[in-house]
Amino acid sequence: MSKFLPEAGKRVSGCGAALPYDSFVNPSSPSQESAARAPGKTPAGLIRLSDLSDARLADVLDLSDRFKAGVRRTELAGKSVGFLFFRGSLRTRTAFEVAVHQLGGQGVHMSAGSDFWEVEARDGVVMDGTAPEHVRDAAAVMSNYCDALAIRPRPAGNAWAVDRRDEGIHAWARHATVPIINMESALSHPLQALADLMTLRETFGRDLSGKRLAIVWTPSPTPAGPSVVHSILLAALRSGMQVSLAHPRGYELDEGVMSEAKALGAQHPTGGLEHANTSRDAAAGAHVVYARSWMSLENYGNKTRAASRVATERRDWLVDESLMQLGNEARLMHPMPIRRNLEVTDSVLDGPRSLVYQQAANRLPTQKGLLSLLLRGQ
Ligand SMILES: CC(=O)N[C@@H](CCCN)C(=O)O
Ligand SMILES: NC(=O)OP(=O)(O)O
Repeated sequence: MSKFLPEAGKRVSGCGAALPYDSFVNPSSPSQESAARAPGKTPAGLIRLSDLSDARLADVLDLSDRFKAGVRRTELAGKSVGFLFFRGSLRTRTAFEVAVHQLGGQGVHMSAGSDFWEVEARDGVVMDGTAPEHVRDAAAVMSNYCDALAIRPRPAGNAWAVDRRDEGIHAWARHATVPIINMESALSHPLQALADLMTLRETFGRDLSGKRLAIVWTPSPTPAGPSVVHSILLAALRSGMQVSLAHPRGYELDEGVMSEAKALGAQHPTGGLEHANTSRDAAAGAHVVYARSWMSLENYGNKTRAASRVATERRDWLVDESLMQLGNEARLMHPMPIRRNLEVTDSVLDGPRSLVYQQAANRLPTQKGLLSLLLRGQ
């Protein structure tokens, strides 16, 4: 049952039930008008992992396990999911496309630049810039075609203080009347965290408390944003893991995320967060080494300075066999894409302790699990 048009029955939709006759003859009936525009009415989507309660998170992961074990469901039959990519993707996009197909639904994939108009996200501005369409209008229109919208925004890349607010995706969530799924914003990558949690549970069992996770910075001339690291950090601490974080000076994570991390660490007697000066210190005794490049938020928006720093720091931060041996039969995780022999050596990446392909594979069942849960019964 739609949560948006309680009286009118269903949204106008290319893929939902027919609109009742009364609404058809009187399209501006108050219930429909307010339902289409009312702020705060957007049904639960996923912008950050913390949008899922512990119970719902466990439901998604349990459902994901069942999908991976071969359970077939067609909960998306007759439903469509819109995917809006403002930047590229290999795993997220492919996993979602296959997920929707396997659930019996239709995915509509759109890439900014080639498939749709540039959108303005700021409210109340005179739209005399390059964007011919406002997110308010695009979201309203797309909500009438699709049962959920998944978005991968492109952070502007000028100032972290601005990009960290994730205004683009929040604007879509504000103006859409269907669930919004974050396919990686500046601040977080909840879909990656779901696959990472599934992988950790497969490796260590459902109870992750007390397991030691080392998150180690790795060099890259095209470093990623900190989204993945923020999400795995919070997800691991929420699961009661002991996290050790190592990065060069100047690569501190977002302050707001770090305060959340500290608070989560303090809540769990089995877990907590500590800082290490080197990846070797972090890896000592670790059950998992989670490697990831991320850009310096100090140098955010300054690519030249960022690149020259990486050149000086690369030798000390390569994940190799000798680092892995410091761990407790440590497994390797990395969200990919990964730069071989710059971030992690071939022998570690292709060795028996690497979980990276399993992580990537788990994007499919977890994204199926999430879609099923979000769209079930709507
Ligand atoms: C190095 C690289 O391609 N970084 C990507 C990673 C995206 C992963 N979802 C980026 O953040 O731009
Ligand atoms: N890890 C991840 O999100 O990969 P893509 O950027 O290829 O989707």
